[in-house]
Amino acid sequence: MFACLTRIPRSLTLASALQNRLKPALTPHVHRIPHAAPIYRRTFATSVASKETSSAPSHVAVIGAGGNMATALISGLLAQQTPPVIHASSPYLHLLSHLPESVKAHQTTSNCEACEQAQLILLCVKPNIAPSVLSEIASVLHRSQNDPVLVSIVAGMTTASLEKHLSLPSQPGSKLPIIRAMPNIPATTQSSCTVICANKAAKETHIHRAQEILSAVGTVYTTDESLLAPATGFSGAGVAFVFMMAEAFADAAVKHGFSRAQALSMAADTIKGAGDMLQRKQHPAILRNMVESPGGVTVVGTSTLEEHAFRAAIGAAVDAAVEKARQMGDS
Ligand SMILES: O=C(O)[C@@H]1CCC=N1
Repeated sequence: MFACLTRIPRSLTLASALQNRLKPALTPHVHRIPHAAPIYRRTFATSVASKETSSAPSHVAVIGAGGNMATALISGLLAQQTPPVIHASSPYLHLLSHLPESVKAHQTTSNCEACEQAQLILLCVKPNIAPSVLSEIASVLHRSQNDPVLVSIVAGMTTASLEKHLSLPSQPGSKLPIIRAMPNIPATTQSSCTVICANKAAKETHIHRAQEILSAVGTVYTTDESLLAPATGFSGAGVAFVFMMAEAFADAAVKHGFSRAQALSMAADTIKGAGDMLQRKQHPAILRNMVESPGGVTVVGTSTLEEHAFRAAIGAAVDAAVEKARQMGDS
């Protein structure tokens, strides 16, 4: 019987039509960042700060443009109403072959050339090559007339380390504005949870510029640098823990007779549905209690998860990932 189950797109169901009609009434808070009217979650506290004036940079350099996260960021920027001019640099230009002509027109193998006109430089390279790239572009950024801000997504690299590699021996005290960011891979679908912090040289205008650019791929949280390693372990890496849960759901569904394709699709729908409800700021325990009928099915499952220390396992995984992120920052 399961073999004939097909996935009905949400848009075709009566329930979804009703749900969409009800949405405005059910969604008192803005959770997504509309591109036309940027609103950022500025801290981990309750505030949702709005930005008065647009500070979107018109020229953005993307260094290491061939990688997954850089590709996601470029796609998000291009999807904006008024995309910036993107100066994409990579030593391997064939990695940029999928990009639209508007980006290809400004692609380069020279990191310095990419930075020349940029008001914001997105550093999307691997940690092992970041020091040499930073030394390479330092003089261009120091002499730039565009008041550039560097936004680094290099995992584990602290603002102090970024400052050190960007410093010029001739101007030892001169510090450039730097934003350190930890996006996560749902940036690919413009639903990243991105956590950022700024160095002392970064002014509000630089922070706004970074928020503006990073909000193209999801929600941006601004915090202290002390929380960047936890963010790396929790949201940067944590999304992989959710993918692992999806695998486990799908394996279990296959065991009970679903095809692999159905099982994976249903796992994705289940996790997305849970995420959508959580986005309405309802507490997860309340949502769980809504599903747990007295003497019913769900409570047997959730109590089995407790017996298998599900929550402790998630906590331990996050702790281990945070510890590793801290070690990477120290190295
Ligand atoms: O696993 C890693 O090292 C990076 C950090 C966060 C996501 N990926």
